[in-house]
Amino acid sequence: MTATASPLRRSFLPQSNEHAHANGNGNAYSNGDNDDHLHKPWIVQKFGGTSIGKFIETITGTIVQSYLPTNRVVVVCSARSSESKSLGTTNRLLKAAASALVPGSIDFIETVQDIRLDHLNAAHQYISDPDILKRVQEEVNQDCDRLKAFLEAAQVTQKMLYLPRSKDIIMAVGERLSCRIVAGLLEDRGVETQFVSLENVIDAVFDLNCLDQNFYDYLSRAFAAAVSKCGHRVPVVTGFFGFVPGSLLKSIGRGYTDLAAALIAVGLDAEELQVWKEVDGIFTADPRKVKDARLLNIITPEEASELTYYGSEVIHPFTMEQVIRAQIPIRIKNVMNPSGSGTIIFPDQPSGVCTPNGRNTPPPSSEVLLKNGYQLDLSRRHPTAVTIKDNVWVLNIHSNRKSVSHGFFAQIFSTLDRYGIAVDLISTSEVHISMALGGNVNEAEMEKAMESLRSIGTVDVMKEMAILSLVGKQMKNMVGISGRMFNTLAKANINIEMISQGASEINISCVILEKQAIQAMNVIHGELLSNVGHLNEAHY
Ligand SMILES: Nc1ncnc2c1ncn2[C@@H]1O[C@H](COP(=O)(O)OP(=O)(O)OP(=O)(O)O)[C@@H](O)[C@H]1O
Ligand SMILES: N[C@@H](CC(=O)O)C(=O)O
Repeated sequence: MTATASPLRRSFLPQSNEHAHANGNGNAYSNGDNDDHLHKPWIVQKFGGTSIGKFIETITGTIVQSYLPTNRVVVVCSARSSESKSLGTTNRLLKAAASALVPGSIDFIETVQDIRLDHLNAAHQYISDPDILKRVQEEVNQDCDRLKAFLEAAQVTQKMLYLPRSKDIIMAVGERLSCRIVAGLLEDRGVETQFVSLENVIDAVFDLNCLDQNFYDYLSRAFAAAVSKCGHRVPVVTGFFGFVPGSLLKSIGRGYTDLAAALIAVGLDAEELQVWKEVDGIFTADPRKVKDARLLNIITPEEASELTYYGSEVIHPFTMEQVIRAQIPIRIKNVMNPSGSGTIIFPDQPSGVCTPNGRNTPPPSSEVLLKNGYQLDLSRRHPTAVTIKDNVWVLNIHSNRKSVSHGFFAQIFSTLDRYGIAVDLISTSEVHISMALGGNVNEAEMEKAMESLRSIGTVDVMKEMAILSLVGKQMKNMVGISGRMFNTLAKANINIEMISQGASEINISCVILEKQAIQAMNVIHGELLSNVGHLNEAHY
């Protein structure tokens, strides 16, 4: 594995070491000569829950350690999932919160016990030093005892559980426990670490109604300050951070650890943000569904954002903007293949402008660009990837013509807003509107919204639909791409329910039946992405 050093040098002086962990043998392992170490550039590594569940030995034994000779490393952990995300700790914690809402239910006690045993067993399985193991087990027991007491108290008061902040308190335990195990295992392997919780890092008096850039800037400074206190120790940081106005779950949503890592990278002006997954990087299509999908070595932040919003959620959508505006490259890497180069997300427009911290990331070399399907002017003369988002509903509303068009749209959107319903795609005429509502529509809220919308027109809904999106930053410079896309679907007998192409032309999307989505993705990939050599040249 390679780790490159940056010419940039920053210093964050060590302060208190409250939660610092020394090597269990009493021989504090030094992460290199302390003074030298403090001048190395930062790398922020984020590990997802299933990676921590299944590959903790590779993470702590190989991945983190291989960067220590050249970098200061920050390890950011999501909650552990021993099998799949659906059975992971965060989901179980949310289940416990729901169970505590039911008066008299004791299911949550069993769930907390399962979570406790899962982490105690992991510690026992991987940590060999008896002192480190004992300490980690105590920490796990303490966190689980507190959680149980909180849920019991909340069940009595009930009201407390409805507070968004209570769910956050419960959910935060997942990242705490995960960090305990990762820090313990790193210590066991001779790396000095420090557990850093971001749970209370946001000043309680910070009063904001919306999460704007000022708030994110504040967060990156606060996170960097918390991490900098670790000195030469490797900070093992909870991906959970709080308390966010409106609650982390509501305002940021699941997958918040990516954003925590991104903000830490910004605050530290890191050399690179690494997001470690169980895939080699971002592919031209979901590699589980399209066997010819190719790894994209380079992708622009705009393309990565579109893919993320429309089904290929390799990275949390809020992450990109924060890191890229600070000109920090994001690399997606595979825990099962640490020496692979992964996918690098970088802006294709060299800004020529230095950021306040002095960075002006140069574009990759022409050799790298050509190898990755780019021209020397950083354009790519074919679409970049295809993605599907399933579990989509289509909502059609036909005006009863009692209001003029602008009032018609205003009423629709204020109704959807009232019921918290997000719209992914939209297609309109003067009196008709079709909207694709992406994933996880709340059926009860939808019923209420439809009831209200019936006062302005006829309403019908189609379920089990999917959005198919062809993404490529340079598609706007190509003639005939949408024609080929829809022709290909027609030839495969795939009916199109709705079409949308944004003004940026980075994404051409259509809505089709969910049961045809994988077939559709495969035929589009075969025609427009498999053999890019045969595609027509762009017309400028
Ligand atoms: N274009 C794409 N490129 C790569 N992966 C994709 C793409 N579209 C969808 N995926 C899917 O995204 C998933 C990303 O990998 P992984 O399983 O590590 O993430 P995850 O489920 O988000 O877990 P975690 O939060 O633990 O990182 C893979 O399962 C992959 O099949
Ligand atoms: N553990 C949280 C956060 C994360 O994975 O980033 C989740 O499952 O959503």
